[in-house]
Amino acid sequence: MTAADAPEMIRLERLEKSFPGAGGPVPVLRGISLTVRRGEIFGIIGRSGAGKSTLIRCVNQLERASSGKVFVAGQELSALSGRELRAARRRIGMIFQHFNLLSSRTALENVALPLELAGEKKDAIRAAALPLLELVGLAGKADRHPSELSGGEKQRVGIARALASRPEVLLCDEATSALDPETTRSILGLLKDINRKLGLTIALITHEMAVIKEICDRVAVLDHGQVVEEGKVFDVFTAPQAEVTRKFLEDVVDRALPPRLRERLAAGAPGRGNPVIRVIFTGARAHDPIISEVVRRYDVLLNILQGSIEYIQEAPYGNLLVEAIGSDEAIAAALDYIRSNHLGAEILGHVAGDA
Ligand SMILES: Nc1ncnc2c1ncn2[C@@H]1O[C@H](COP(=O)(O)OP(=O)(O)OP(=O)(O)O)[C@@H](O)[C@H]1O
Repeated sequence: MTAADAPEMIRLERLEKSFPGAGGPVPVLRGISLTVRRGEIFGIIGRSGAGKSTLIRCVNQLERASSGKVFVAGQELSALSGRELRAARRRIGMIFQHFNLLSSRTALENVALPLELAGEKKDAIRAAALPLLELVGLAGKADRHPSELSGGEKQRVGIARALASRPEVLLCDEATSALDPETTRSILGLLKDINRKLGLTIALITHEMAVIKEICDRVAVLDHGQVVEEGKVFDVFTAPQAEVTRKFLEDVVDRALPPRLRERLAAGAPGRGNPVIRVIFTGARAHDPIISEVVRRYDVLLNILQGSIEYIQEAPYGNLLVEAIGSDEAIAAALDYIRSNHLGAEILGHVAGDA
């Protein structure tokens, strides 16, 4: 995993962007500041219209911000234009939701295009482009046209083409949104592979938490043109702060209460009956036998109502719902014990003891 103190690769400072609207300028980015570190896979998630595409396009200046600064590899791109900007853009590759391949060109010719545009010699181009197709697993399809390739293969060509100018940064604009889940996983696997092999910094935008969970180191949640939450993927997944983040997480982390339990909680009186406790296990502690330890040490029975364990960035995250049966004092002592072991414990409500 990327060290938190790796040098910065992308820095956005107070980016603002408005588009003209019928009633005056419509703000789309409202003061975005972000830092992406070298070698990191950084995800930006947001609902449709949150400003994700506009934001990622500001990084390579396909879109010019109304105000604020954009730095990539220490260079202020927002201060450049013309030839200087074109040269700086060669350090930034980009892949797109709909691949944007030229249909009249073969896979190899598509990969070669950025090198042709940069004026490189024919032999050098071929020597550079073929290994890139190999890297993305398409060496055998160099002479195929896009119409003869599957969606996943087209995106592989897109990735190879983006790598042709040997960029330090790869921007991914909803790169897997047009693909089925299995192909999505294989493309994300390829991106992670490239990130590790080449040390490439990746910034991606998506509306799917599963994409963030699969490959990102850190994530920023964008809502109405603002970053409402940012952090390591594990931290954001296990302790989301913003409402919009919680909504996104419903798709990938099952924190929803079973309907029957919801009814019982709604019917219960606060402080009366048995507490229902959500116990959160994270990291190394997820494998500790805390529950059996609580039952052994305290005069408390724990009735397991629901449980799951999943892996986020290869770290376990357990989520257990229990009904605690015992005296108030014993339950309070058990809760103290759970919390003193650095596990999360939250009382969700009470249910009647005889239900
Ligand atoms: N060139 C433009 N001119 C005017 N308005 C624009 C332009 N580009 C984007 N917008 C508006 O800016 C807002 C944010 O768009 P953007 O495409 O950045 O959002 P998004 O989060 O990527 O959404 P989606 O996931 O639907 O693509 C939208 O309301 C959109 O209509």
